Amino acid sequence: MGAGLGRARRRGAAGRGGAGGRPGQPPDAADLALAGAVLAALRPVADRAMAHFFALMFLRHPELRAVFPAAMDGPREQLLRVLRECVRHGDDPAALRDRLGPLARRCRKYGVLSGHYASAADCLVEALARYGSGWDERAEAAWRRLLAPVARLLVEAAEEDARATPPWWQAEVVAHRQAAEGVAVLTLRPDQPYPFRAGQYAEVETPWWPRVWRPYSFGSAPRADGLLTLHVKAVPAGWVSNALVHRARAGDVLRLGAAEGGMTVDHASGQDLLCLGGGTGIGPIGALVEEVAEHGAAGRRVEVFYGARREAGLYRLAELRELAARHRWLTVRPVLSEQGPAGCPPAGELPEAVARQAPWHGFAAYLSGPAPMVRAGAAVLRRCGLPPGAIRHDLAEQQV
Ligand SMILES: NC(=O)C1=CN([C@@H]2O[C@H](COP(=O)(O)OP(=O)(O)OC[C@H]3O[C@@H](n4cnc5c(N)ncnc54)[C@H](O)[C@@H]3O)[C@@H](O)[C@H]2O)C=CC1
Repeated sequence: MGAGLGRARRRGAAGRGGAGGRPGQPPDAADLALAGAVLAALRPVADRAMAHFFALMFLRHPELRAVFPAAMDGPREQLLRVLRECVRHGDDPAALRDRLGPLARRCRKYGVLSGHYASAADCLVEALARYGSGWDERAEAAWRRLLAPVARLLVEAAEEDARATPPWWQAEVVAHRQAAEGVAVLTLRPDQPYPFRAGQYAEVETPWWPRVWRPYSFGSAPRADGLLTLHVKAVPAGWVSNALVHRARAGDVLRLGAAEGGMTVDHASGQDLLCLGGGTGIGPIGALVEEVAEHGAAGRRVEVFYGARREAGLYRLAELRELAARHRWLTVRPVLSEQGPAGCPPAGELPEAVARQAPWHGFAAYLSGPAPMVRAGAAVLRRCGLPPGAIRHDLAEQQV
């Protein structure tokens, strides 16, 4: 038994007279400590435990196998992330609901029905029992108390979502442009009204990789003609991104999940905005700028730092400069990290360039781009004194 599991169990024993709470009770701090210790001890075999969970689910619900992708590494990683979130927020129903809503929405795309969630809780307990070291009835009781409200919240979120939106939209590619080396901008026409905000993203499925969904940010704000754009970089071993960049053509039909993410602008506040867009991460930043232009800047300043390795990578610079020429509230600063303009040295990584222009007090920051850039950028801005609530990006908490 791991030391953490032992400590957590002693805390559970002290808190509950050694008996643990009754089934049906919400999880308490001792349950969450014990559940967290089980997950921590599971780390070396976590992937096998998640694979065992899906094997049990597919055995009991064979209809689900056909709707999940052939390669299950993505769903296994997602499930583990969700379990960590459930442990972290298990005693806060509102926080849990916020985190489980998007999961319920994603599961609808896979054809998961309300009845599957209770069964999933049983399969998870069985998978944890098989792979969790030092698993005993107290650990099982803690996990069951944690999973019961989780399953209930997932059912509620899925049913609420089903009343409001379809599980996915069909979207026709109406234009496909190679914007830079390995980067394409796709313009899509959804088959029915598609609600979203600038700064959000959606999962996308291509006809070439059925049931493999990958998230992409919108590269444009909502438009009157209903069209939207995606900026996609073909990444090594990225099945979906390579298909979207090198294979997709006008006339192809993709599937779009519902819009997700909270990297949106509060147009009522008028707070100044500091935006960092690295590579294709300029997609949602450009969308935010478009949305501010549409709503009116309301006296705010918008400062955009646009980073790329070389000049050819700044494929959206001309468009952003054109907007800046029309709107005095907008400043756009290109930052090259490997090759400066003729005769100039490179300016360094994007976060360093932002730090050089500090102070940024009072700004709301939006970061989009490669994960190391987002992490480094968020750290720089915290050092510049921005409170965590003023720094927005899409990286999951545990990736920061
Ligand atoms: N919502 C989001 O956060 C979005 C993220 N992306 C992601 O953005 C990435 C774009 O990739 P590329 O175009 O190849 O970007 P890239 O590798 O060419 O880098 C772009 C910029 O990021 C900075 N950067 C890169 N690595 C850094 C590090 N370790 N520390 C500090 N700064 C760093 C560079 O200075 C450069 O200015 C993709 O991984 C894509 O998935 C794309 C769209 C939206």
